[in-house]
Amino acid sequence: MKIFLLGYMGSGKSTVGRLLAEQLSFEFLDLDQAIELQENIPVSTIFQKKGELYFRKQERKLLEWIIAKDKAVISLGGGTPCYGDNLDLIKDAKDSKTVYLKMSVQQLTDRLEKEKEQRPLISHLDKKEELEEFIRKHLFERGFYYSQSELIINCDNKKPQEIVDEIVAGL
Ligand SMILES: Nc1ncnc2c1ncn2[C@@H]1O[C@H](COP(=O)(O)OP(=O)(O)OP(=O)(O)O)[C@@H](O)[C@H]1O
Ligand SMILES: O=C(O)C1=C[C@@H](O)[C@@H](O)[C@H](O)C1
Ligand SMILES: [Mg+2]
Repeated sequence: MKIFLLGYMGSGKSTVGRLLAEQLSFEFLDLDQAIELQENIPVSTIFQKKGELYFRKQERKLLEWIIAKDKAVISLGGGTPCYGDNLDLIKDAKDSKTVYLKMSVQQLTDRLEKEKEQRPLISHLDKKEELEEFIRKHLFERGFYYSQSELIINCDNKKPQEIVDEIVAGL
């Protein structure tokens, strides 16, 4: 089995994914991290130096490699399921489960306000109101893709371990 974690930037895919993998004794794979390892520079620098389209192409290539894994928890990038036919590839992967870590605009804004710098799509948004407006619109567009997950976990006000427990119970 392989478990894909979907969700907006900052929703906890990397944090929860690592913990879930540990608990299940599965391999943990983080798509953003895999891209950083391959390129040897942070995601934000890839966006800056090579552009978003280059990033999306590398993301797709590594997704094709990751999809062949078994006994793995895979934390996707926030945008991964929303481009091209990535979501079909994820859903059609053998023995795959998809989990959406859902959070409110409010809580995402509070969380991301403190961690904007390493996230290239929001690092230019100086005011909190601007950030909130961006997230509201972006999440409205992306919710269409995230919501096609088999399991949807409401993550507001929950500790990572509680989220892991809900995923294990739900699968
Ligand atoms: N359940 C939680 N409660 C409180 N803080 C959390 C929780 N889950 C994650 N965090 C914190 O929120 C921040 C974002 O988490 P994380 O990096 O795991 O998100 P992500 O979904 O992987 O984001 P991205 O799509 O940008 O990679 C981190 O500082 C992390 O420690
Ligand atoms: O939501 C997005 O499009 C992104 C989320 C991050 O995980 C990274 O993949 C990158 O910063 C783009
Ligand atoms: Mg992450």
